[in-house]
Amino acid sequence: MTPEKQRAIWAIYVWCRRTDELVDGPNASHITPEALDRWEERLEGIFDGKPVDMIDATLCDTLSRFPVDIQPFRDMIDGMRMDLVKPRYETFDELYEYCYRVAGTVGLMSMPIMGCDENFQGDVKKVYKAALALGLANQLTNILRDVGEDAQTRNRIYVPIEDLNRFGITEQEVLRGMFSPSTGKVDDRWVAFMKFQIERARQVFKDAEDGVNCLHKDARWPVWSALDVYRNILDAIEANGYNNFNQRAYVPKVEKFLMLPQSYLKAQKAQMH
Ligand SMILES: CC(C)=CCC/C(C)=C/CC/C(C)=C/CC/C(C)=C/COP(=O)(O)OP(=O)(O)O
Repeated sequence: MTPEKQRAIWAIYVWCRRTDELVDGPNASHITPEALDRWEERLEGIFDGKPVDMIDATLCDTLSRFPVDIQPFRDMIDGMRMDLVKPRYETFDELYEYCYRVAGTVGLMSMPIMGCDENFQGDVKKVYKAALALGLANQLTNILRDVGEDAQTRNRIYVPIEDLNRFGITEQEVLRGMFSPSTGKVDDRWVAFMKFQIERARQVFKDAEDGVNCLHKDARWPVWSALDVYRNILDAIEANGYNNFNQRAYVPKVEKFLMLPQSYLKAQKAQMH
């Protein structure tokens, strides 16, 4: 992307990272809803051209150059509020709402920076939907990768409880980790459950794919790369035998680099309708 777009994406990234640090960082244990209210007031200030520090100012600069809307930023803070009070998600719809707020929003924030292809003639809503889907798919992947860590360190279960029940799995089993006493491997019910979840996440990545080549030419390669690399975490979970209780699935750096040419080729295909 052009240096101007790179700086704008960076400013959005840093605002999101700081927002995430409020609930996930070293001081997360004493974060209160009031602190999030103050963070939201500070956000309003940024959109009014009144930054508190230099990093806020980078976002002000971005707002002066691109038509960015405040709503996804507010929605992300709402996602953080949700995370403070909600340790379980009963249905996929509930989880969807959370994933929209903490990750789908990132797609919506980035769209006005990246822009559509100059020859794009369809409905721009379609591209926004795909952008939201990429955030969603990334978040679902993140949740599947971190099941053990979230359960053990934060008493959080993000996967829908109704899905667990359907596969005959209890919350307690997730919190303990599900290993078969005879083989030491992950329980068969968990494998079946994970196959279902991974399939659903892959479906959402497909929804996202539909929009990537509608983006402006200079944004396609970075977005394909991000999509391909993050989706590969799902393959890594499979390769770990679906053990996401005490193993962290990741894509090694060399593998990431080796994927770049393939992502580049996908970005060259014109696919605008
Ligand atoms: C597809 C189209 C049309 C546009 C692209 C729109 C974009 C840029 C979408 C990206 C959305 C995105 C990057 C969401 C973030 C989701 C997410 C799960 C972030 C995880 O952050 P960390 O928790 O730091 O992850 P790691 O732990 O893996 O570092």
